[in-house]
Amino acid sequence: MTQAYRTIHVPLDGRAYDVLVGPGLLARSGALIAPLLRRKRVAVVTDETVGALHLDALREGLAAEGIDMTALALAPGEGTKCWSALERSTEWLLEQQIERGDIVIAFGGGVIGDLVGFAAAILRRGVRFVQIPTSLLAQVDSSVGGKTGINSPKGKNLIGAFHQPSLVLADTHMLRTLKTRDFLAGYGEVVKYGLLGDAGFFEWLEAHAPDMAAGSEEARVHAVARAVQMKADIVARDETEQGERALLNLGHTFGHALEAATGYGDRLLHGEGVAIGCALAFELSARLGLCAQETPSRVRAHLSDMKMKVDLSDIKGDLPDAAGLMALMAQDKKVQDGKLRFILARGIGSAFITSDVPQSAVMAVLEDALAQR
Ligand SMILES: O=C(O)C(=O)C[C@@H](O)[C@H](O)[C@H](O)COP(=O)(O)O
Repeated sequence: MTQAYRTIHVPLDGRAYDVLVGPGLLARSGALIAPLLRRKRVAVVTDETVGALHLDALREGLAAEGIDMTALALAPGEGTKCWSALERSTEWLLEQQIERGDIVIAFGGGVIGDLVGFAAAILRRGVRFVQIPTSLLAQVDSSVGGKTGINSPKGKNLIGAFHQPSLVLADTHMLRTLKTRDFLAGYGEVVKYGLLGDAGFFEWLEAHAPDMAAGSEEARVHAVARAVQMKADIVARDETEQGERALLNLGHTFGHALEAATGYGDRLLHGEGVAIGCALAFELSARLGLCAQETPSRVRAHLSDMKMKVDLSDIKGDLPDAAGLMALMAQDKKVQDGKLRFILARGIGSAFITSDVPQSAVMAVLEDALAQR
């Protein structure tokens, strides 16, 4: 029988794992997870939206191999990446008597993956976990690479740990139930991969992303698998972001500041902040003479074609002024010796990391973007 899914291996010494990408993996979850189990019992943490839609299917998939499942459903949304949800999850896992040898399943989007991965990292000083990402953003990005954590009122993802999953099941059927806004927010992370390191992939997206949005399974599998392969390659070379991994942060320096400014809520989803942040990073690159003047327009044209948020004027409500946004950017984890490091680009597919960016140039980009609101 031909395999209906693609396998991408993340070759980390002692912590290697596979990411499976394709339709129908939830139904096979029992058979795929069983080899990892010491006893036929798992604890699942999900959110209420995903739980209502897909928890029964996961239970059935696990039951097919005689695996019992106990589940906790948390409130959906970025607000759940917080201390109180972390406390609730860890206390619940202890109540369920999850042992060091057991497996915890993070069943949801990026919020659940990051939160539950962090809970697994600190529970009994570390238990293994499986990511079953249900959003496009989580499938292409956050479920792979082991960055786990929660937000602080002082900034995004400021409390966390590197803790690699033991397996990732990216079932592309699950993307069918995503709301358009969530799908497009996830697409912000997909396009990031083309922009940072693969001009050919960006061109493919310009031609095929509308098919992805319209529901083409083939296009979705291709895009998720390509993004995951790029991430796996980078993570294998630089697991803990000592260098090259920071490329995956393209768009995030601006994006995280905008998320903090808008309160990590419905005003701006993470992937929307990343898309706007990518447009700003290319604008900054062009103004510094690093890439052709027309490149930012090409990036923005594609985002607009996809009906995504592109500009600061697409964010409703008040925003801080440029100095206020700069102050939020100062909490970025890429800050070194008090100096911000940026991911800029010499062209589409050619991103690089630099701390050689005059503050006045960043201020000017932000002031001009704010002036257009
Ligand atoms: O995996 C990475 O490395 C990334 O930077 C991927 C990002 O898209 C992701 O949002 C990540 O969680 C951000 O990391 P952070 O270190 O900037 O909080």
